[in-house]
Amino acid sequence: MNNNVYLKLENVKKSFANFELDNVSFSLPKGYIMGLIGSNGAGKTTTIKLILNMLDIENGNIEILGKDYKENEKEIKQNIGVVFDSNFFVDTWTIKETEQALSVFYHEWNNEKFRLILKRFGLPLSKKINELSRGMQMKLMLACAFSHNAKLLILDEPTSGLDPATRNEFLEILQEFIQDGEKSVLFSTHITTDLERITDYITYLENGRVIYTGDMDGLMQKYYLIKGEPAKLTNELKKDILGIRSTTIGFEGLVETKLAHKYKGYILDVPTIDDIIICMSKEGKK
Ligand SMILES: Nc1ncnc2c1ncn2[C@@H]1O[C@H](COP(=O)(O)OP(=O)(O)OP(=O)(O)O)[C@@H](O)[C@H]1O
Repeated sequence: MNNNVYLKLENVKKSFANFELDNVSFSLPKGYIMGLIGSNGAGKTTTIKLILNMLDIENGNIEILGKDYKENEKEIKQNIGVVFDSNFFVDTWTIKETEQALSVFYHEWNNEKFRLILKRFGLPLSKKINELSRGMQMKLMLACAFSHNAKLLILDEPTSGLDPATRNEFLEILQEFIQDGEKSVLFSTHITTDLERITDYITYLENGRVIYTGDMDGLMQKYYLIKGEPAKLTNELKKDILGIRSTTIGFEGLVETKLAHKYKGYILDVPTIDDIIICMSKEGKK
């Protein structure tokens, strides 16, 4: 096993009636944060569910902390923290009761850390789960994920429902979490400013396929945003441009950086992540 890779997917495949996750491969090294991005329905949650063995994989391989999840489920569960966009606690329990149950389940549960994060997030121990707002439930799941000495966090849209101040706090805690170089985080998000702030790597899914996996800068350097007036949209550019948006005054879309030399007389800007997602999602729907 490679001790420096905490999560590895190789040619992972899963089909539903109207959707196919096809040959998804990426790996997340120890000590880094990876953002999993893509438009609605791109396959992010399906990928996370496959990683967590919540869905049966059809083809391919998944390794967590260098081991197969299915064969080492008990051990791996102790070492990963999971957050989903809906809570998985018993509704009628208080936070204190939830804490007691989790401290029994997790060998390395750290009560002190848990209480500290609760305080930071403003969560009272006496509140019942069903009395918490969606944002508070999210915070509670995060507090739990941070409190049992997990090596790998897998978070599905963890910042949805959090106000800007709490989101900021959460991003700071994530950065603290990986600071010792011994832990990693995979998190899916639609909030691209979160990615720009804290992620080292990105895996970008569109329509069940990996469009890009690698470091952040590599994604930004892969495309240019090309703009021009309608008359400049030549047949050659029509073939090269991705996710074109046309108006009466002009057009814009992406071209791969390797093709940019052909378009010297055009406006070529560095795209934002949002530009890339908007264009590639449009391209995927063609
Ligand atoms: N159990 C299922 N049965 C059939 N189709 C499913 C099932 N789960 C997911 N899908 C389909 O798989 C596709 C990918 O869904 P998924 O939830 O993975 O996307 P996503 O990228 O997480 O989207 P979002 O950003 O909206 O959360 C969708 O078309 C969805 O309808």
